[in-house]
Amino acid sequence: MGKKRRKCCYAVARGHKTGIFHNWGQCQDAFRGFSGQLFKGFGSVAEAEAWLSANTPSAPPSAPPPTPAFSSPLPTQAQKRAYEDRDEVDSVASGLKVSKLFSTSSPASPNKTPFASPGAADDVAKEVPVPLAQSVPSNEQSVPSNELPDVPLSSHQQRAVAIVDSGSNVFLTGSAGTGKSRVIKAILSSLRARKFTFGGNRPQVAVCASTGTAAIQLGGCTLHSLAGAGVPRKQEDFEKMWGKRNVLRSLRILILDEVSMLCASLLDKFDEMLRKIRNNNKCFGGIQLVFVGDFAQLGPVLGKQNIDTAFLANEGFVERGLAFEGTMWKAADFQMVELKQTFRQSEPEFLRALNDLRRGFGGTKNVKWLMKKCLIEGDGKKVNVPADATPTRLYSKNVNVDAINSDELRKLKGEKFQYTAKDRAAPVQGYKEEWLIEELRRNVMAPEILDLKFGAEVMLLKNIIGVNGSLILANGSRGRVVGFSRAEIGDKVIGFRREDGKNPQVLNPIVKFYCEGGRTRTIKAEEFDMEVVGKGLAVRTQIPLKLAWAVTIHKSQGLTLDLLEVELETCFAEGQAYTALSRARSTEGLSIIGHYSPEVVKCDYKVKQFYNFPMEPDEEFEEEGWKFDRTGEGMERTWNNVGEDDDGGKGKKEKRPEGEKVVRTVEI
Ligand SMILES: Nc1ncnc2c1ncn2[C@@H]1O[C@H](COP(=O)(O)OP(=O)(O)OP(=O)(O)O)[C@@H](O)[C@H]1O
Repeated sequence: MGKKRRKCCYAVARGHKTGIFHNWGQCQDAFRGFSGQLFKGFGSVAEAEAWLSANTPSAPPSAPPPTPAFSSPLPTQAQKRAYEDRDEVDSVASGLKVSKLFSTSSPASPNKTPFASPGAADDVAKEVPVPLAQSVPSNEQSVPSNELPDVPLSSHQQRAVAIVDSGSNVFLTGSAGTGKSRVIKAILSSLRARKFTFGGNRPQVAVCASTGTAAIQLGGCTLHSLAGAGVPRKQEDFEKMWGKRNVLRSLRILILDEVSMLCASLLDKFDEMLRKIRNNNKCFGGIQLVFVGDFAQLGPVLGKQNIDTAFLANEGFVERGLAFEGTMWKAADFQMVELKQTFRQSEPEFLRALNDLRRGFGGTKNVKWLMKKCLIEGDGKKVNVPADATPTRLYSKNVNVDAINSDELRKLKGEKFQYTAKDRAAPVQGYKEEWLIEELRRNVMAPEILDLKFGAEVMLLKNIIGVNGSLILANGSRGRVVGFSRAEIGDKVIGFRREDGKNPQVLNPIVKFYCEGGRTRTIKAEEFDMEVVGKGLAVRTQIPLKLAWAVTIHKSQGLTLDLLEVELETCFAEGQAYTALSRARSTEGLSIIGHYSPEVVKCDYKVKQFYNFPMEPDEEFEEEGWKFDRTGEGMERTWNNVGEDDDGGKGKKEKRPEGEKVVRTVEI
């Protein structure tokens, strides 16, 4: 990259604050954590003003009150994500009602529409491939979709709703497929019937989830977005919550799904801030809390543990601990409501195997039964899977996902369009631009080179927000390329190449998403920024898509799938194997590919303690070389409020952590 002219000011056209800033730190505070941020550095104020007026919408969204100036240094590497595919927390608001993002059917061939979408505005391609088409608006207004009739609640689920209606703080839990999400919908209906207000400037109820994908299924937003603190990297970042004080003060009920994916330190900080903002010293400032999730599924993606002390001394914010390990959880005095009946699966043997897997037992007779039924070694295919059906493939690692996707793309006929990312960096003095860009390459989710063809299966890498602030499509949404349209003036510039090398004009992909309604959109280049402590800011501009014939298990949490292939061999995280296998409705539609070893099944010993799971399976489990591995042994996760077991966490004794309140549990 060439040498840049010295910058005298920075303009922010889209951010928490907009305008011209004469200092890079202020500029960063104005856009950091803001979805769709737009900023640029200039050599003169006149240039900045001209650019700003050209890039400021005529009716800009109202900006929150000014945020305080920050003095602490930026976070270290410790803040970088442990998983490459972590959901980006984005700016969203409640209001849109959309059902599951993945269908319960599997994608079929490119020319078929794999997901039924009655009445969908499929204005680009129906049955016939359309290589080039009119651009489909990328800033469309969000419209609430028709709510599908929901399955009736079981008596136990109805009781769960009644407990929430009684006003207690509730932790709604239960194994995968027990209908937790279904109960949330019923709670929302009950609150609507009781005339609670949702949305607007002074909502009484907020519906949130830990990830954008989970949030969109509930028509809500991420907790980060509700709080207004972006993705906090410093303690001071939480001060930004004051900008949302009106909303946060008006809340009476907070419903939070997939709480297992949020860490204790984050919830504790939110608690601290909410008490101040609401001037109420009760937990979360007295808001009634309805937390939902299953800690035996995937947990939070925590910051790396080798946090340097200098960073800590400078008050960097570090993600640590499972949600129930924090002080906030104890203060909330949750009534734990545990759903026991599983609806997703009905085969008793499969349910027994899932039950063992949830507890971290990968070597039981029940699991062996499952492996005998579903394990496919080598490249085999299950006999009962139709030849033209394409199962959703789940892998634990991005490297496997990428290899499969490249292979599938190669098999597709038709011309290849190649998008090359544009990377740029603003290093601090003394640090080189190319070093920063190298760090960006290693960490950013958007691929440097994105190859697409008509019919390619893709996943969205950014949340798409409607002009009224509602979440239209979430990071993680799946879809298929149904055409390409010419880029328009004002689109961000990236490299583009056609396979035949002919017309160099940039073509943006048009994607039909599988969410209910079959939403079709032109996807344009977006910016992915990465801040590195003490080194500066690097930005990649790229089409926010990734090939998705195969997806990571992390992205599959919360889904129900009829036809899937799972690779367990490389599972590494607690709850990962269980999360993957429990997506399947039946063993008929489930293929487990590659090798299986019981050691890949893990359950954090703290989770075992939390749920009072047995530390070892009840039955005789070792046979024919199947070796049981006591999972959780030697786990590194520690949290200062939690004491270790007498045996150093090896799980022989079931002692509750020191000082922890025993939750009141209702098994229904
Ligand atoms: N009362 C019910 N009767 C019949 N089916 C139900 C009932 N409740 C839920 N289901 C079905 O069970 C499946 C799983 O439900 P849901 O996604 O709500 O479970 P969950 O507990 O949130 O699962 P996960 O923990 O995996 O996210 C869905 O297909 C849902 O429609």
